[in-house]
Amino acid sequence: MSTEQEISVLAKELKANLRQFPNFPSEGILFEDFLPIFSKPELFQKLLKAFQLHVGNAKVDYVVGLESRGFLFGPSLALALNAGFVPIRKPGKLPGPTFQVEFQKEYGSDKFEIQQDTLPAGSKVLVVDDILATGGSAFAAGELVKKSGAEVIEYLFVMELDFLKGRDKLGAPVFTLLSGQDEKFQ
Ligand SMILES: O=P(O)(O)OC[C@H]1O[C@H](OP(=O)(O)OP(=O)(O)O)[C@H](O)[C@@H]1O
Ligand SMILES: Nc1ncnc2[nH]cnc12
Ligand SMILES: [Mg+2]
Repeated sequence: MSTEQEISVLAKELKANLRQFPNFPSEGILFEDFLPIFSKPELFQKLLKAFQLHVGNAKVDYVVGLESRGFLFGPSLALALNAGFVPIRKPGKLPGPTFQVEFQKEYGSDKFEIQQDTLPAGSKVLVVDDILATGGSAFAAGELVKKSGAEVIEYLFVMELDFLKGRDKLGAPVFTLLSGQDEKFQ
């Protein structure tokens, strides 16, 4: 079996364990709930395995995870890749000097922060999160990595809302493990 085939077998099983909630958290959103993956260790292992297979032998110094859902598997993936883990958090949560970026979400704006002394200049970073929607969060994360003097080598997501075209905002390759939503939920 090729690596791609192996990933696709794992992805199929993971996908079968997701749940969807129409009109959550607001009307017109089909919410993808990936929490069931973490309630079963064999599924969590498969999630990590699939990302590990995708990353292969690429040199990764740090996995950068986005609060909140990127924290659910970012540190485990970092450990599996023998890389460090660095969090990007919502504002006012991180002590010491931080870099901050404001970004647009589907409705309104938000801020993300990273501690200034955590990513060494020139280090190779994977940015990970559960869902790529508008791309606002991931774009902001990329800006924070750049401000740190490090480099995003790839963005990894469990799923993508394709119709929002978030990947077009991002300046590095984007990998999504599971097929997502092609069109807006009515
Ligand atoms: O591509 P975007 O339009 O930026 O949206 C994607 C982000 O939205 C959700 O996070 P959210 O901040 O809503 O909640 P969380 O704290 O549960 O992760 C999701 O987990 C992604 O991080
Ligand atoms: N449809 C969706 N499901 C889960 N998380 C999301 N974050 C943004 N859009 C989402
Ligand atoms: Mg999130």
